Amino acid sequence: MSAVTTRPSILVQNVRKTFLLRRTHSMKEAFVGWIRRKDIKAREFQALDDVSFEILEGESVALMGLNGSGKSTMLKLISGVLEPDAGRVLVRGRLAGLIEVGAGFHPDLSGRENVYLNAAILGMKAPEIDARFDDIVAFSEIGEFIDTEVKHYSSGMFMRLAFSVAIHTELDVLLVDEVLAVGDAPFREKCRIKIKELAAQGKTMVIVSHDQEMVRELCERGIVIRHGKKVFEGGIEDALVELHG
Ligand SMILES: Nc1ncnc2c1ncn2[C@@H]1O[C@H](COP(=O)(O)OP(=O)(O)OP(=O)(O)O)[C@@H](O)[C@H]1O
Repeated sequence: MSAVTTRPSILVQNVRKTFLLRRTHSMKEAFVGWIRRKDIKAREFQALDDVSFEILEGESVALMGLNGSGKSTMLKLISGVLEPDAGRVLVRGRLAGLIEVGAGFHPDLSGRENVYLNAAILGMKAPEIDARFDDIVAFSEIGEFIDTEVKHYSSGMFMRLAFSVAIHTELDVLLVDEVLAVGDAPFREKCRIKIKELAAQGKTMVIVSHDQEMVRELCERGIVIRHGKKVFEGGIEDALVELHG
């Protein structure tokens, strides 16, 4: 285990997140609703319901749950992509998210321009990016395509470059969401090794993955979410039992 301090790195307190589920209506339905003065309201869906937990600096924790349980929503709240409706989320240090990898990439810019743009968004200064540029490109294996507009990249190439930028930034907290499901087997293996390296360096990690072997290898603890509620928090083996129980 690599935790060297007991300072919390991520604090999640009584977090709630509600989404509005909009129904789609035909013109006829909308018209009939209007005639009958019936209000066609969007239904509310509670994606996260009063969730609290703490992750210490240097810990690797798996967020576990079946499809639709709220894992990705939780990661988006930690990363700040989404705001909670109630409760709060606090993160200490610099955070990089391997979630929605490549979301900041611009299709009309080249790979090189996107590296600079995204590394800057992730908080790096130009000289820092210069110093790491070759490593970023080497890890991504993009080679001579680095000066091609990314709209011409295959989805795998796109993902590799975005992943490479994210893991080469100065980070304290890394959020990983199923990213390793994308990409071919050799690249996935390289990413797995890199993530292990970052964990060994004492980075805090929150990992969402349906890959049990990876979760076992990388995480010492698991938090199980069911229908938006935290139902278990504890050792990874017990969490896996809880998940399938
Ligand atoms: N923007 C949104 N608007 C409406 N509903 C949403 C939105 N985002 C997520 N949801 C709903 O919230 C629930 C939780 O979604 P989330 O993506 O967090 O689940 P998950 O546990 O990551 O699932 P999976 O394992 O399938 O990736 C789902 O029912 C989903 O449909």
